[in-house]
Amino acid sequence: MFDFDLYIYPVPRQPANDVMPGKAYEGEGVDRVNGRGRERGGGRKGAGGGRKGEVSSFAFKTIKDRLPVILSKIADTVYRSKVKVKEENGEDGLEDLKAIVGSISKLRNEVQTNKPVIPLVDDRSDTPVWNRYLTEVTERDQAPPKWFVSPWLYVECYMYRRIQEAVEKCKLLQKYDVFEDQKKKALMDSQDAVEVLFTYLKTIIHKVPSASEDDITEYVTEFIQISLWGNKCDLSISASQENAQTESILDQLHHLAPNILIDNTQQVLKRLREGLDVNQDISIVLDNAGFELITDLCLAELLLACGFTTVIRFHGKAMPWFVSDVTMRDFMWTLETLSESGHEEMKYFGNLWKNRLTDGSWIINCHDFWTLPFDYSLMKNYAPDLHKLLSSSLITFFKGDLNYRKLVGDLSWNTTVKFETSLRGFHPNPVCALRTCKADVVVGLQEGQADEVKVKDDSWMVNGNWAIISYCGKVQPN
Ligand SMILES: O=P(O)(O)OC[C@@]1(O)O[C@H](CO)[C@@H](O)[C@@H]1O
Ligand SMILES: [Mn+2]
Repeated sequence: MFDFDLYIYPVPRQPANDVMPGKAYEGEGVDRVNGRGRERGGGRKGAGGGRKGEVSSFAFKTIKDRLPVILSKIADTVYRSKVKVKEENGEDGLEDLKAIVGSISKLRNEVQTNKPVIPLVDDRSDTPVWNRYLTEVTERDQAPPKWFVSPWLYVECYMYRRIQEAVEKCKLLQKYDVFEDQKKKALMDSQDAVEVLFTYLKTIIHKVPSASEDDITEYVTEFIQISLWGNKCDLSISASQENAQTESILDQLHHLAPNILIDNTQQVLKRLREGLDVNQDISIVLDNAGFELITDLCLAELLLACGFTTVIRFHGKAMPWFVSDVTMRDFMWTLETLSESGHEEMKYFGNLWKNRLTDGSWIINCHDFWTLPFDYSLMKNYAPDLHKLLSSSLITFFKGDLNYRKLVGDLSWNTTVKFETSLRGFHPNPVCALRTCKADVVVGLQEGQADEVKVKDDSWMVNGNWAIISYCGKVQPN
């Protein structure tokens, strides 16, 4: 089966998504890129199976191009907020702001010159975990990790944690969210699409009590797809460029349907129907704020209306993460903004959902584990409490690309490996990944499917235009 000893560390010894050796980073030999050191679950073949150069070049591009752009944008945004910060926090606030800009510029330089990863120096409760891990890998590899030679998942997560470090070190601005304005704008720019969606949701919710089983299947299928495609709207893939939903998602569903490469909706529905006889919550591990969050809230509302559960447990991030990921503050701000809207349906759902938080039919948790660099096969070790929570959920939906990478360990799987295999023992209870493809790893495809889709769209693995609904019903005793 698997070499479990490879998973003592969150990243395998031979990194699966390694970026590239230092030499290639200098600009030479991109064809030497071969980060998929260890093939998992079969040989390398097929368009998606880790073709030389292709796989790592996306990681390489991310580190080389997207991350520095994201960092520059932060420095720019922070700098532009100086008047407001001075008004609200005086000279000390301004000093904090300057310190953040300085830290971000330093970090950008470290990334671009492939410097070693350094320990964190702030007082956040997760700092010892990050630093212990850094010590372990440094001892193991007899050298510290570096931006262009170490596993992509780790260094990318580390970058967001370093951004947080810059904020944590402030005297006054410790709650500052460098991505806040972008996230707020993403929702504001999607308002037309939100209004259309809410109007539709309200109609469906009214129909549910008298709906047949087939009708319910149709509604749930539709809202799963809405939540799925909501994942196209993230601000990290676009390197912080605006990426709002400006058209009605309902009009797009039909034409997007053929781009769902794996569709396990029937199995998901079967599991959801088991919820009619038991009383278990449903977990949704959120991804991005803005339009995607709206689609997730709509799915949650429908699941409640159908009676599959009486409690939806949302999981958000405990700090700003991958530009647009939902924090507690984003979640609350979204509900507040909806409830204050002049649009009837937005107001209606905003108020309804604020009440849901009060009456306990919605719960939001922001566990620190989600912002550690560890893949989910390690959840039981690093966050047994969270694992236990998911074990009590009827099903857990994992939204988005980063969650998917963490589910499958960001390893170099052959595209035809079973989803269950790629989870490597992570079976708190049934899980379902709703993900548009934005990184070069995918499992669960049919033989030859990757080649077929590559003919249609050369960048199918990373452009967010293709998607999967992958379910695993396996459960392991705690
Ligand atoms: O998790 P999300 O929001 O769907 O996507 C996050 C993302 O844009 O960030 C990573 C690269 O920076 C990619 O793996 C992925 O496309
Ligand atoms: Mn995200």
